[in-house]
Amino acid sequence: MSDSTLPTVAADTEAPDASPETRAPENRAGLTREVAFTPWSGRHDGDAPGHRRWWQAVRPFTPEATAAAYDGAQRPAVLLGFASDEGVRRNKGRIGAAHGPAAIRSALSPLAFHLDRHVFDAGDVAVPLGTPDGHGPLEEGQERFGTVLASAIDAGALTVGLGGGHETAYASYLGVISSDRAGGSRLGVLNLDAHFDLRDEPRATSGTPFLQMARAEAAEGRALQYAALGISRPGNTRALFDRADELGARYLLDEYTTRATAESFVEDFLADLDAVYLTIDLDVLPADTAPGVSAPASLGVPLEVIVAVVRRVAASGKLLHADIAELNPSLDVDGRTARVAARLVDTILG
Ligand SMILES: N=CN[C@@H](CCC(=O)O)C(=O)O
Ligand SMILES: [Mn+2]
Ligand SMILES: [Mn+2]
Repeated sequence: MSDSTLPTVAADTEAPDASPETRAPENRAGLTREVAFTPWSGRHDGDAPGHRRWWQAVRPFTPEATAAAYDGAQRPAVLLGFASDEGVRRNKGRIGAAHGPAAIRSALSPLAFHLDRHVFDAGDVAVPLGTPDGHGPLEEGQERFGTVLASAIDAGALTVGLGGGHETAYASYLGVISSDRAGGSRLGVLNLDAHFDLRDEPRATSGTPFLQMARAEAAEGRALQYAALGISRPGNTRALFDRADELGARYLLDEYTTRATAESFVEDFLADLDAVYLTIDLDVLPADTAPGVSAPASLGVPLEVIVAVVRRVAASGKLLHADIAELNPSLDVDGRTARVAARLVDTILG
């Protein structure tokens, strides 16, 4: 596998056209089926370090290469895609987020590379759409994502998940909670989102991940430390606000989210934690900033505020993992939302 080719991993079936030429030489990340490669490419100004762009910096993930790249100061970064629409489909949303990871990589590829950490790409865990009556291998895909993610975290990486609908968040949680680094630490989940995503449904959807986490934590005798920033009052029913209150969730409404209130909210939340998992649902942003999502915001939190929050979390030294969810390229306008997602990945790692 060359430095500019990366695997995509299907969670269910062998791709019929997976010829030997399109396979990686081995499955070093515990993944079972590699069916295609996503090339990183972009403008080429030269090979000197001063010309470097993301596409020239990213290398394929292996736990060994990632661990070797950790110099004890800056954790290497590992990107892992969750190519899933199934949660959005089950939640009656507009599907297309399965193409989010590829669109984020395309938007990242030409960006100038200013990071002082190594970056690896672990490819995608892909979840095909289920049948109309709701059957599909989403849960298997979430577990598979969690397994790869935990291996990257335990190799010393700062990991970034590329969604996928917001069912990506439960996949992220599975990886975070099973990593050695999460063990014994006071972990919090910070969700930048117009929605609580605390729906009570018989199966996982893009609207259920934080209730799933709360129940998983309760089964272990813990209370989920959950904070949501950018919540839209008309975007969440009274029942969802009540559930947030029952769970002791902290939240800041979009209409009160300024840079000052957001930074203070985040500082207060981080103060009692050792580690934080940050998840960004792009529908927290105004619809003109992020049109390419299933449920665009009527108000939204300005991008400058979201960037300030991300910087604050990254600078805390407590960031264990982050993900960006709900990019739907088929609804995007001129790649605007993908560019914002790429900018946020760059900010998380910068
Ligand atoms: N991922 C969550 N999505 C929202 C969708 C809201 C809507 O479609 O209006 C939710 O379930 O609350
Ligand atoms: Mn949302
Ligand atoms: Mn969400």
